[in-house]
Amino acid sequence: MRELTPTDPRRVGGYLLLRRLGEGRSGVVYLACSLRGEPVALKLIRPAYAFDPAFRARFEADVAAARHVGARRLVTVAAADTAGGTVWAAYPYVAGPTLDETLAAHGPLPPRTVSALGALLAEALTAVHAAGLCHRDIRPGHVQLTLDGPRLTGFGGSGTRIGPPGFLSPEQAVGGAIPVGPPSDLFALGCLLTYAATGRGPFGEGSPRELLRRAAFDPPELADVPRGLLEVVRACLHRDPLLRPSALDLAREMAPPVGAGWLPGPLAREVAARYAAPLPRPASHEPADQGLPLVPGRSAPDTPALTRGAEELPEAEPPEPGAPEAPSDAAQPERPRPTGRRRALRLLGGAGALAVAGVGAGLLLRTEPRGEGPVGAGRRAYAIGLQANLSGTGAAAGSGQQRGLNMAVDELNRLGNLPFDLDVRPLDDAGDPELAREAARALVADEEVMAVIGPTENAVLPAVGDTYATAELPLLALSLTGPNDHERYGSLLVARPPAALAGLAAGEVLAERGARRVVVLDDRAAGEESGRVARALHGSLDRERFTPVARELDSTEADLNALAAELTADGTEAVVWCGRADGAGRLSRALRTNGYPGVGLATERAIGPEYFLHTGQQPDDWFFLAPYTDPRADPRASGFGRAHRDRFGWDAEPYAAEAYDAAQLLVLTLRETVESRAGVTRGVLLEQLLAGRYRGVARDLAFDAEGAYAGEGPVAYLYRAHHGELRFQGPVSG
Ligand SMILES: Nc1ncnc2c1ncn2[C@@H]1O[C@H](COP(=O)(O)OP(=O)(O)OP(=O)(O)O)[C@@H](O)[C@H]1O
Repeated sequence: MRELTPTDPRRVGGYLLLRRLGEGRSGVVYLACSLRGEPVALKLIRPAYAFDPAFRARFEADVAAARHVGARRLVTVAAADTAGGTVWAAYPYVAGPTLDETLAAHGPLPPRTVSALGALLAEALTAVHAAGLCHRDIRPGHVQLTLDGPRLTGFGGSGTRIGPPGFLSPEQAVGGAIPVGPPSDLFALGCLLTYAATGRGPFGEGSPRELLRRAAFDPPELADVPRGLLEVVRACLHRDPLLRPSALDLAREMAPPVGAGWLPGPLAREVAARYAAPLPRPASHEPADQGLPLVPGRSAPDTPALTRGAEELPEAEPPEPGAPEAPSDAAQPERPRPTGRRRALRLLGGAGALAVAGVGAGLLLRTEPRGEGPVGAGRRAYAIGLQANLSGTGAAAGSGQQRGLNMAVDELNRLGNLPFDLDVRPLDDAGDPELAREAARALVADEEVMAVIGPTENAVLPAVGDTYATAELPLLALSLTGPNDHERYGSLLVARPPAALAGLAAGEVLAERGARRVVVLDDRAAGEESGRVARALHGSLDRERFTPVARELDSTEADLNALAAELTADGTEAVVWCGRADGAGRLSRALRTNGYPGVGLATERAIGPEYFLHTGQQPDDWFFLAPYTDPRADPRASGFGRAHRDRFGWDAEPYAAEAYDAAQLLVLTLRETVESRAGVTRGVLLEQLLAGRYRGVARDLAFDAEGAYAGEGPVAYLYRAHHGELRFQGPVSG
């Protein structure tokens, strides 16, 4: 395991990168930690491969196929992004050493260990072959040892899979008429068992060309293979693929699976020590560019990464005569609100509101397509844009929104009976105001785009809010936490309850746990937002039920241990943390060390892997309030959760269900508007959205005349950190 280099990204998707685990042909493998605290091995594909359409297609197909295979000792894809500007796949992290490392440190393994290795790897291969697939890259670097048996890695998300010379079957070595199938995996397994038992492969050492020649034409050298293994190894290495045993035969033939005692003593102790070690902390320094490098001049098919130069993006439309000029700088002072919304509202007059109720939830359950007319047969084309941070810090919110949007649009195209063709236009702004401005200009200039979901971060809103407002292009934001943004930007609709309501939710959570003496902590290290949230929370705690105290600190400088001791001594019953995840994790640990018996509560900004890295895997730890639900556990959203899992193979990320609802609202309102009016413009759609109401899979959506959230239902969702992961507790009504 090596430190990250200065040019390594610090985050990919929703994962925080911690260390380099190794490097393959097509990418670098990192140890990373998910938003919920789970460690993963994350393989980030090199740009040269990621932008090669043939590689990308193979990688995508490989990931998709692997999703359907599950076996106890097979490490397969846990999450991936094969469509975005960066291509990656994440796998459950296995802390044990590879077979390569093991032999280098301990020498060949005893026969009973090799026998168990063979049986258990054959068991994993049985599942792969039963799914009609082949591993194709069995080698010592793809086998890791744990106390309860080996784990086979290197499956799903390769794109270049072919084993190293010395582990290739004759049919792979020569290429040609004999198809490469499951028997090739058995041949490679025979080579691997020979290596594990003797320290050298059956074709010895030499140049790749020489090894390929020997595999193709020479008999294997098996003189050192222990007698008990010889027959099995010889059978696996048969020249004729048809005469090799199947994986199932081998699993039955070799030693039965073993428990804790399968590894020799010193090796077992080393493996145990690796598992006992805590995950490494993230490097304290951040690289100059927090996000992934955006590749100049190239963009992925689905999610173009914007380049800093505007030359590759369509020019923005010139403003209509008389319209306010588009902003030229993110840091502009507050502008008077464009008149678009007010005009739209006046125009609406008595036209009546559209009520698009319950359609999304119904669609998820329907299976029969009912779209009419062939796609593209002279129909109008519309698109929903997405402007999101998909590759910088905070990309988890973005990728969840992208997947939710894609699901809704695919489903509506199949089932929504749309009188138009529908597409998505995702743009990655990487959380960078300059790139965000380019994204907004591109989406505004694209005449097919009728509404945009995004942006995902407060920091970029000032750079884009007026651009969208001037174009009257509805901008539906799910994860912004800014104050009254909807009042500032004429086309912004905010689809989440305001922060002040989260204060009410905090009150409910604290009252239920009998806490009266509450300290609300504003962490200066988390910037102005912490102060804003702290003031809102402090102000909204009911004085009859609580005695709230507001305190400020800077978590990067303060002695959190001394603070924890003081809070424990003065009888504080609840701590409400308004800063980020690292400070929350450190304070939680300090409080625990001091024997603090009270409640810890934090906001969504403190949700992140850093929390778990600092506080460790504790039972029943802090509570967190977030604006998104967990479709794994929320009965209302569980249908969406299952559909997401079926489609992508893993659980929905934060904001996926909310983005699904937002897209349904946008498209169904567009459909109603198209069907009821001759000409549909963005401004007309905006007025209909303001007046509409939608019952979603996650929450109800409705807006007041200014675009603020006015839906009914939970004001937040409660989560609790428990043994290193975040567990959904339920909605909070406030
Ligand atoms: N799930 C995992 N848990 C822990 N470590 C892993 C995991 N997967 C891979 N690694 C580590 O990362 C290193 C590099 O991974 P890997 O060998 O799969 O890349 P590669 O197969 O060489 O890539 P490519 O297929 O592009 O050549 C491995 O040697 C192993 O130590």
